[in-house]
Amino acid sequence: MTGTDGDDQRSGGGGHTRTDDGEFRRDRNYLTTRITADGRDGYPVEPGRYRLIIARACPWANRAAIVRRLMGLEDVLPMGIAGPVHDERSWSFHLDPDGRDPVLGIERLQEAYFRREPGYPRGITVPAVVDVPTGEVVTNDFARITLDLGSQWSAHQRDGAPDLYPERWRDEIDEVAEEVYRDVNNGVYQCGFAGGQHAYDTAYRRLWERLDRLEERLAGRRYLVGDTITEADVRLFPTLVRFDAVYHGHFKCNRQKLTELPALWAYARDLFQTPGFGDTIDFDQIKAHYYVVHRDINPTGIVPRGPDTGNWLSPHGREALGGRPFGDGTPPGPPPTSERVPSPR
Ligand SMILES: N[C@@H](CCC(=O)N[C@@H](CS)C(=O)NCC(=O)O)C(=O)O
Repeated sequence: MTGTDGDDQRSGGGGHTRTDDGEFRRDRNYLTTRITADGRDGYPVEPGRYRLIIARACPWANRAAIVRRLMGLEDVLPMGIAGPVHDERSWSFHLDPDGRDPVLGIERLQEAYFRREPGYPRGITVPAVVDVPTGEVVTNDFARITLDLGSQWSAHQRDGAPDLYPERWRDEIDEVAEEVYRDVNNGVYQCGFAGGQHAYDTAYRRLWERLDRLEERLAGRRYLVGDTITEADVRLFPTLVRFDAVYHGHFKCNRQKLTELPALWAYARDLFQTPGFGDTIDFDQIKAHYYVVHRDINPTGIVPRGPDTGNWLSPHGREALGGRPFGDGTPPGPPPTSERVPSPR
């Protein structure tokens, strides 16, 4: 298999593989250069110098888009949005005028990877942060990108930006985030791209054991760790929000729908309705990506019309659990007009 999110055979250059018994193995090798306040890797934090490239479809990129919103970095770190559909060379800017990113002037994200490393052999993945003056990708390390937006960029964050990685909760956040990564974020891909019954059964069992535990954990508390939104919630939400639209059917994660898990469904709605989360979600782009690009598991490329998504805006009742979403901070204002997403329907 090629293609870095386990995508189709056409997505070229991706580093994911399957083991002999059909288990999906994600390539976790990244461009790990960091953009830091002290510029130790040669890339100092600087307003307007970098461009965050995402795709609305991608859950890994979604995390970076959420944290950028929560931190109020929209003007400081502008964002380019690749369209939902790939060709064999992965992401392209097919939604932009002339099919080019208006700042980088490129048609494909691959060009920025090749500027960094000619013939870059691994997946052309989002999220990616590009250095605008050189046009090179600096990093595609999704977990490090969000942590650095929350810490290294502090001089440019909005007033009232929350602390998503509070010192006293770090061990617990790391532990929960690792379990969520293994069993849920990546677990759904392991179900969807399993190459054999046993590999699928194993991934499915692990996914549902973890979701059952998360359901219990969230029945009595508003957020995963502490009483505020943290990095752990930012990790879980993008998978939950895609669950019924994509993972339940397309990836065969179908013991139940998210809407049938009372605590997780209310928790996901609570976050969806929190500024910075739901306003990054475009259900049509999400569905267009998975169902069209993954021809190996959906050969017709037909995109399902459902499910209805208007219910994401229904009352969730989670305020009764207490919690202070932004801690001592405040919610972000609305997104810039150019980044507005359609309302769920
Ligand atoms: N590679 C990162 C996550 C980024 C990722 O896989 N993104 C997918 C989209 S959801 C991608 O860009 N795939 C491009 C491709 O397969 O060509 C990881 O495995 O932790």
